[in-house]
Amino acid sequence: MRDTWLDDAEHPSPARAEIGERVRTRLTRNPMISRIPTGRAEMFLRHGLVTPRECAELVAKIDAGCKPSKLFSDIKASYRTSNSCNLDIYDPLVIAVTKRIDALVGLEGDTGELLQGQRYHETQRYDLHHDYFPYNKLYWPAMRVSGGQRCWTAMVYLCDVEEGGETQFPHLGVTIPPRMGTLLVWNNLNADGSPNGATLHAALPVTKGTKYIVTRWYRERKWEPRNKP
Ligand SMILES: O=C(O)CCC(=O)C(=O)O
Ligand SMILES: [Fe+2]
Repeated sequence: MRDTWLDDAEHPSPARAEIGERVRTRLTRNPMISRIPTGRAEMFLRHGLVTPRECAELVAKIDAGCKPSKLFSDIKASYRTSNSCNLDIYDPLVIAVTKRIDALVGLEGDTGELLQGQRYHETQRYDLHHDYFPYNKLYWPAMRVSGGQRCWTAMVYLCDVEEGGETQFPHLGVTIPPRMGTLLVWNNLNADGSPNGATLHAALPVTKGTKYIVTRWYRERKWEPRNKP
């Protein structure tokens, strides 16, 4: 038994494993939630988490506050072509939806990054990526002190999309079509807390219509974006 664990992004971690176990247990017990059968990752759906009226209001707030998405790594500008916006944290609807997601997954609110809005116009997409942080990236030391690894991702589709815009997990054989109000939640880590490479995913290009989502990424510890490495 090792008494010190490498606090890096890459290895098994009892703390991250415990978070996985806690959320998995909670989601599995919720009769409103269905598990997506994928052998290699934990993924769940909850329809109707956000009402159509709330979705429409969030869409309007995203339209009001959108700018081109920022990436942690700027490999190439075309990698993620959607528009991002940080929603107003004092907005009552944003607070209510954020708390609803927190209560559903059962994680402490202060471990969640700010709810982020995302808009994809026709042809816009987000190419294959992982939501967890790879240990060998230059930005990992900053992520480590700002809350550590990303464990769970919770994403709500705010509208149906006429064509395209599915979230695709090629290693899992899973493709999720956007449906208004549906929450998709998955564990980016394995049961032992190490990153699960099989969670690789992409937002396929929207070919007709516009796609809107909100996303909350949970860290293993309290999210403190102002901490400096
Ligand atoms: O838009 C989607 O379907 C996926 C978005 C995504 O993967 C992300 O924002 O990390
Ligand atoms: Fe993602």
